[in-house]
Parts: sequence; structure tokens; C-alpha cells
Amino acid sequence: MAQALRFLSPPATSPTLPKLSTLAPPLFPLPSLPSRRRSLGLRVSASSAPPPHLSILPSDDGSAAIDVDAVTEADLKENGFRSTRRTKLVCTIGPATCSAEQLEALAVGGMNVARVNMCHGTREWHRQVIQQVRQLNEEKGFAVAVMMDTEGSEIHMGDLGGAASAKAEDGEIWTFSVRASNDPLPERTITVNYDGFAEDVRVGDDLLVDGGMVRFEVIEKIGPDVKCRCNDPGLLLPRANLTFWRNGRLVQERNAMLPTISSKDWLDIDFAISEGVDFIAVSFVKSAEVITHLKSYIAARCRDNEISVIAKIESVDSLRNLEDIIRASDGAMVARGDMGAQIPLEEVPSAQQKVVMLCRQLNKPVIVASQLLESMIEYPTPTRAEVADVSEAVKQRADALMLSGESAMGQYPEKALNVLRSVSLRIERWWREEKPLEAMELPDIASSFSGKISEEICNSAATMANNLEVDAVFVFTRTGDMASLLSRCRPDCPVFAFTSSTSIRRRLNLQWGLIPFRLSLSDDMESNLNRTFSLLKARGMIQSGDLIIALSDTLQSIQVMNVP
Ligand SMILES: Nc1ncnc2c1ncn2[C@@H]1O[C@H](COP(=O)(O)OP(=O)(O)O)[C@@H](O)[C@H]1O
Ligand SMILES: C=C(OP(=O)(O)O)C(=O)O
Repeated sequence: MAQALRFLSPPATSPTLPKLSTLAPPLFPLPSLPSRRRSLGLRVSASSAPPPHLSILPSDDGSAAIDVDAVTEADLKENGFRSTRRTKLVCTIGPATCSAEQLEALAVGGMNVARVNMCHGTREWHRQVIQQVRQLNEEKGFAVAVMMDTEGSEIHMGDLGGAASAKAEDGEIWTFSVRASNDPLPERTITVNYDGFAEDVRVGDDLLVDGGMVRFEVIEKIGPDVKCRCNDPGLLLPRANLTFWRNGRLVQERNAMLPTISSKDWLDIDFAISEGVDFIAVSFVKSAEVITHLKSYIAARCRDNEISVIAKIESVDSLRNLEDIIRASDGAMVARGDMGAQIPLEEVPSAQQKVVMLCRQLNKPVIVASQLLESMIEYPTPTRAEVADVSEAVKQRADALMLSGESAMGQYPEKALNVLRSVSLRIERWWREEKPLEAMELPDIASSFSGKISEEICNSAATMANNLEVDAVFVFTRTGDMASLLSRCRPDCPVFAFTSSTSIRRRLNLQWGLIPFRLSLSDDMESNLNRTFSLLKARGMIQSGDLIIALSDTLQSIQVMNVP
């Protein structure tokens, strides 16, 4: 274990290195480092005696030594998760994936975050899903985070009288009705959740279901019923979102009057706080104020502020106020489904790229969502165009990709996840091999002054990591901030992030390239390092001789060493 200490920066010129935690300057001068080959050649022989402060304690009588730095069985069990894929995967949980076995299959298949959409299902149903995810983490050592997505004040269809879906064919006449009725609905009739619907639409308007997946034209209004002809056929899903367009423009006034967070959403938010979810995603955000308001509501109710708020970017207003919204949030989702109903479809790709870049600049995780593998709701293989879409999001280095209907109610949820995983891995590798310079380009960032030192350390560490082709970066982080700043640089090697908090571990699991572990960290950096070496060796993720860089937010330091 002592070997590592010989390689700490600054370069070991003295045989008696001070204890890491007592090294005087908070920020070490960056060492002028030998090449990777040479530093590997500097390995210290195993006979070097450990410094006296190391916690390897040979007993006087020669009986079993107690190695307090060694990782315990409990640590190993808690930290079972071991993928080095950089792009994180979010799965929407629905009827196709809500059993314990199905959730475990998704976790094994690479799910980093389970999303529950409060637009569907009851709170009791969601509670069971959340509890099963928690149980999976406790029993199998995963760090799957839970994201609750609010319904928002959107206009949407009813639940199709219990049917999983319905097919609308070209030229068929369907009725959209605000009539509240407990009786079975007549054939081709759908309820709408917004009472003013029949008053607001006009004959000739286009009615888009699910962002345009199915399109109707309004042909007649009869009291609470609106008769429509299907012009673009497709699959109608329960509670799908509705928008209406007039003369080629979105009719938006009604949505603009509705609150971003409805009274039902507030109840769902209270539910999310009581269930201890990790993320709350807010639908139809229009301005930064609503995010600030929600964050202070959570802060007043939630110990240690353990819930991060994700702004869904899907409306014209959210694009207009993008920077303020992202600054106020803890992350963003490019919700392409609804976005595609609010802005022309051909503008969605550039909006996606803009949101992803801005999030990276501002150091906020970003999720690219919706229709990534839409055809896999019905078919076991994706289209080539879908694979290209997934690849593009991976190349943009979005933090995460999200499955919606594919995992919630599709026929092939595990296969869809497998496609996301294998395409991500392949494109990440290609990107590392082909585009190393472009890959390291850092966007400018306007960080707060207090984060400036950490930011510079992380930028330098990521550059060093790539230049030296190190095997891994280790980051010891109490708040998670330093791990985030490192993730933002998108370095080539895996980043192992160690934190004492289970909640921070789960939330780091949304961020690009971070492989988060929970360990009770001490103030003694040597001890922390030794335990993490022991943990990662046991997990087969590092080996003796590997060159690594270690960072710590308490020491604000960069150290380069070989794994002993
Ligand atoms: N908890 C649930 N219960 C039943 N069906 C669900 C649930 N979650 C999602 N779904 C189904 O999966 C589809 C896609 O999920 P999602 O994208 O989250 O919803 P939407 O597109 O309605 O906003 C939904 O339209 C719905 O049919
Ligand atoms: C993710 C989205 O939101 P929801 O599933 O809530 O409609 C979307 O619109 O792309």
C-alpha cells in the first residue's frame, strides 16, 4: 500500500513524504510529469516499509494484522455497480417494467435512473416502483436513482377506457369530448382533460396527438363534442398530449394561462419528497422563477436538499428563457416529444444541440429524451435512423439518454436498453479513438467565484489525464461538485467518484462518465486511497501498476500515482 505514496505529486524527492492530509498548500503545483511509461518504471519495490501512519498494524506477537484500510464485505455489497459506460441511461417505468424481476433486468442491463411519469398510474403504483428500486439498490449494490416527472398543466386525452392503445386510421372520424362520464365511451370517442377544449378549438384547426404522431382536423363542434378527421394515422396511447394548430401556428394562449405546477403536481411533489426521490423533472417550464420557487419549497422540507430539480425544455417559452432556466435548475431534459409539437420539427435537432451545449457550459447534467428507439415499442430491432439519432446524442456528449414508451409499455424494453447501451459504448469508443482533440474542447463557463479553484483543478486534471493517457481518475467528493466539474470536461478515462452520501452517489449516477461509489471517507487521504484501491481491485476495475490521477475537494489537490 505504501507504493502509491511514492508517486504523489509533487514528485517524491524526499524519502519521507508528509501525510497527504497535512500537506501545506491547498493547491499543489502541477508536477512536471514523466511519460506514462517512465512513471510506471518508477515503481517502488514491495519491500519498502510503510510509513508509520499507515494503518497496517503488525501486532507484536505476530498474530493477524488488522488492516483498517481494507474494504469490507459491506462496502463491496453496497458498491456492486461496475459499468464504465460514459453515457447514462434513464428508463421510464410502466406496466412493461414494474415487477421486481423486470426492474432488476433493467438495472443489470445498464439503467442508471428509473423515471416515473405522474401523468400515468396512481401514487400507490409509483410508490411500489420506487420501493422496489430502493430494495434493488440495497440488496444488489446498484445506485439506480429515481426521477419523478410531473404531469404539468398540459392538455391531454383520457385513458382510452383501459385499452393499452388504439389505432387511428386515415380518414376515420373520431370524437374528442369534454363530457365527464363513467359509462363506457362510444366507439372512436376520446375524453379530453381540459374543460375549455370544445370552446377553444375551431373548425379547420389541426389537432396533434403526442407531438404529431397522429394528426386530426377539426370538422365539427357539437356542444362538448369535437368531431375530427384523422389525416395522419397512427397509434393513440392513453393520456397522450394534445396541441392544436391554426393556420400553421400553435394555439398557445390557453397553455400560457395555466400554471406550470398544477395543484395535482404539488401533491405529487409532496409525494416525491416523502418517498425520497432523487430528481423531480418539471414539465412545461416557462421561466426560471418556477424552478427557484420549487427549489426553495424542497429546501424547506427536505433535509440536506437531497432532491435535484430538472427543467424539461419543451415549450417555446422554455427555449426563449433557456439560459436563465438552466442556471436556476440542477439539470435539464430535452423533451423532444412535446417540443416537436411546439416548434417546427426541423428545428428540434438544433434546439437539442443548443440545450446540450449550454448545459455543459453551465455544468448541469442534460438528458436527451423521447422517440430515440420509438419503433422498438413494437419491433425487436431499431431502424437505422434511430441508431443514428442515438449516436448523435452520444457524440454531443449528452449526460444521459432516456427511454419512454420503449421501456414503459413496449414489447421489448430490455432489448431497447441493450441497443442504447451497445450504441453508446461503440460511439464513445469511436469518439475517443478518432476525435481526441475535439473531444477535449471545453466550452467557456461562467462559474461562481467559489467554484473557480475546483473548476481549474478539474480542467487541469482532465487535460493531464488525456495527455498522460492515465487509466482512471479518482475523485473524492463530499458535495459531488468536484465530480460534476470533472464530468463536464468529458475526459477519456473512467472517473471513479467516491462520496460518503448514498443520495449524492445516486444523483452522480446521472452524470456523464462518473462511476459513483459510496464509502465512509475519512480525513486521511492515504486511508481513503487504500480503501478505494482495494475496492476497485476486488471489482476488477483497476490493477497494480495502473497510472491514476486522484483529486479531492477537501484538499483541492491533484495527485498522480501508480496503483500499488
Ligand atoms: N405508470 C404508467 N402506467 C401506465 N402506462 C404508462 C405509465 N408510464 C408510461 N406509460 C405508457 O408509456 C407511454 C410513454 O410514456 P411517457 O413518455 O412517459 O408518457 P407520455 O408520452 O404520455 O408523456 C405513455 O403514453 C403510456 O402509454
Ligand atoms: C419527455 C417528454 O415529456 P412527457 O413524456 O412527459 O410528455 C417529452 O415530451 O419528450
